[in-house]
Amino acid sequence: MASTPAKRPTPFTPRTTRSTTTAAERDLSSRLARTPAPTPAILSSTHKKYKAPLSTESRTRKVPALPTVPGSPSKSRPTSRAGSRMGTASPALTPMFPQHDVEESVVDFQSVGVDLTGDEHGGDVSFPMTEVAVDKVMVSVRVRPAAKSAPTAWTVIPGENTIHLSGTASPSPANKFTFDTIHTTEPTAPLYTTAARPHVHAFMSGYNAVVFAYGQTASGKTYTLSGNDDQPGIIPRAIREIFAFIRATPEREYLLRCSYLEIYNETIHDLLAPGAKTIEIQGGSAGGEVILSGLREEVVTSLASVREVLRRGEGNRRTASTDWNERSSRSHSVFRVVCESRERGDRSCGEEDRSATPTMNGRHTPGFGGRQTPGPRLRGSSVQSSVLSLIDLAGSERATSDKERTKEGRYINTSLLTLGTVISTLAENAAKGKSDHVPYRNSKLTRMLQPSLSGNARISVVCTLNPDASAVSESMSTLQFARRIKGVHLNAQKKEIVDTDALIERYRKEIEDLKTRLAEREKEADAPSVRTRRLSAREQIDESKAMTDLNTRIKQLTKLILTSQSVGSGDDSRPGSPVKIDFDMSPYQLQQELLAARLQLESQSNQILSLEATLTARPELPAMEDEKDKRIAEQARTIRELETVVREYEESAVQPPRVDREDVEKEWQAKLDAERKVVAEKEAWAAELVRQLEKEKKVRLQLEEERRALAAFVSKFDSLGLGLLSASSSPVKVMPSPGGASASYSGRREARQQQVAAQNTGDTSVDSSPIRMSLDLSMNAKFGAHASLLEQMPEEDWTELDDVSFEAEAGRDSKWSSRVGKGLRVASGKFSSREIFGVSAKENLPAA
Ligand SMILES: Nc1ncnc2c1ncn2[C@@H]1O[C@H](COP(=O)(O)OP(=O)(O)OP(=O)(O)O)[C@@H](O)[C@H]1O
Repeated sequence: MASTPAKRPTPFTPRTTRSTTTAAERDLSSRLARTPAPTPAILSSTHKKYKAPLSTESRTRKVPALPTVPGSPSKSRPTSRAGSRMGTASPALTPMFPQHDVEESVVDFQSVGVDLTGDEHGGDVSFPMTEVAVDKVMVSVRVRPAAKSAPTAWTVIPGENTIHLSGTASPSPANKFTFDTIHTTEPTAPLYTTAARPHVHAFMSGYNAVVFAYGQTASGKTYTLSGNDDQPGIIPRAIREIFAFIRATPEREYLLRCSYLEIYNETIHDLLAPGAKTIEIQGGSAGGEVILSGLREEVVTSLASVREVLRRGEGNRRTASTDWNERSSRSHSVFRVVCESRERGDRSCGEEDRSATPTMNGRHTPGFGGRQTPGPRLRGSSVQSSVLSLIDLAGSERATSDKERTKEGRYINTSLLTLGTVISTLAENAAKGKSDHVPYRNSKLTRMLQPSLSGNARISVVCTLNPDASAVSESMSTLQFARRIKGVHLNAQKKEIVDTDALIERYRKEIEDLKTRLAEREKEADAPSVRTRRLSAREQIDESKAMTDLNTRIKQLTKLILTSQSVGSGDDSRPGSPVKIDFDMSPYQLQQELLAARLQLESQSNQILSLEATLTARPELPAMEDEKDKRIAEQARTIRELETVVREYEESAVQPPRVDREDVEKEWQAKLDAERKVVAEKEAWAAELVRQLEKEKKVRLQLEEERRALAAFVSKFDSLGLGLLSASSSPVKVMPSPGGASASYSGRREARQQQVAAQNTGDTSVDSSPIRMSLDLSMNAKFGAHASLLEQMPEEDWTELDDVSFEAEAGRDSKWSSRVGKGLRVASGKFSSREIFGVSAKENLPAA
């Protein structure tokens, strides 16, 4: 495989002259060239190579020699398959650096600023900035060196920045790929210079920037981003660049905050706060910013403090041994730096102030001049805010035999697939001027990158390739991804934020307030009245404590704001307070102790500061005072209302309040009406009952009369010798009296006809009794029964019989009428039932 010769890279020439590094950035590059070399620090005599922060695990694991790099999936699994590396971080007092040379391990701003042996530009900060297209994604390819024995599957043409499959003399355009840069060497410096440095500068100038590594598993992404002892990766180099930038920019002041997170199985974890609840993504749509709620941000003030943050985060990353990589990242990790900066005020004043009033530990506090007036005031310019995201993606991988790894692999592949789809859609939209829906929300990674991918960031992608022939298909798909992402259009804008939203401004303001308070206290203490008065010991202690507290706070806050002077002052390398030292120790041990104590102190102070930062950055509670007033007003109103109610109740203890009375009256009136209605209905029903009873009574009487008449009639018949049952049965021979019975019955018949006629005309005064007299003719109402009934009746009563009406149920015994008729015919020989009773049974039925 062709390898890039170790020479200075030709600066990338943009295809369009329009979209190149901005004038401001070029200007900065030249300013960096003018930056004086920093003054030697406490250990600066040993300017050695930069050592990246490493966790215990990575320190014990020596960087594998290239032949050991798995070129193809190795089937031998290591005995211990690491899960999370949590808990492997060194305790605070455990030396973090190789035992052989402590001084070499101490990296502070001065040492890294001048001795960049491993860098392509040899630590020369004036090295010209590579020009990059600002409206396109910068795409670099890095081919991992092949194992000695294994042939490489790819051919690189360095001058053309082209790569194609080996063995084809003239590859088709589809199989020939051209990018911004192609790297094949082991050192990371050239790659950093071209692929990341311009983006770090853009970030420091106020643009959001993203650098990420993409490629199949074991292709070298972590090597590229984090690196190792010998080859620091993009992240440590970028941090160093940031501090170099601050030192070269005296006209601005900066506040830096770091966070470190990972997306593991589609859940976001805070690597700086392991065990804390998972991070949620908010916002991000419609060009808005993404908010990672709950993510811890730590304020960093020196390289050492950033290293410490990195070390902690690295220690919590999830890595594991896979078939392809002994230490494979099982998550996407994102190291974020937030930079707030603003123009400084009167610099000369600040510098004077600084030189005039050194603090206890030699640090100069800008604007802090003891009893002097506050230091340089800011001109009130706006604050720039930008985010740099350095992302180490997990690598795409084939299925593995391990269940847990397979599950992780599935999540990894799915999110990478979504990233690919998002990139394709964006590229297509840009090429065809379309605005098709981009599925950012399909994965946490794309959702988090939404503002950047949609254009508001300078993006650089390093696509890593495994040169092995067995990995050609994965390499091909990586190159296709790289080609697609080149088509994404960018248009990053600087973000200026309102002063009040900026943490840097809040700190500045607090510093000013504290200084004013301090000055006032000092003035009071100097007042003649106080001086002449003899202060009690208690008062003196309190006063002194208050002053010290104010001073300490001012110093702490001032330390957070970085300027070109504070960054290079070198006081970070000294312990802030005396430590207990055993002088019997060897100088080496003492150095170790000092170093450890210093680190511990720094770590603690960083934690305090970051907690303060988190507290300060916390969104303001909605107008507390207003809220309080509102609540008090509400309570007062409630009390007033209650008082009114109580008063009214007391006043109307006898008579209920008018409103209530009306209500009660209304309610009871309604009840009364309802009751009245019910009573009226019942009365009507009772009246009807009475009426019915009356009728019944009347009918009964009539019936009785009829019965008697009938009995009299029959008796007369009997007395005439025309006995109903048998003439022989009658003991007396009765002779018929002329006109007697017939006259009586014709009269009754007449009366009955009148009654029927009256019923037909609706005259209710005439009987229309609903009372029915049922005769069970089928059972015991045989004709003989009548005979015996009549026989039982005294003959003298018969004359009183008037009329009797019968109702018989024909259905019960259809023969009853014929029987009655027959019986009567038998008895009378000449009377029909109708003639006897005056009316037929049916006619006697009441009107329905
Ligand atoms: N350019 C390079 N030069 C020398 N060694 C390299 C290079 N790239 C990768 N390596 C080595 O290859 C091995 C695998 O690399 P690395 O862990 O960075 O892969 P990765 O892409 O991050 O894998 P994963 O996605 O599984 O995390 C490491 O031992 C690393 O040191």
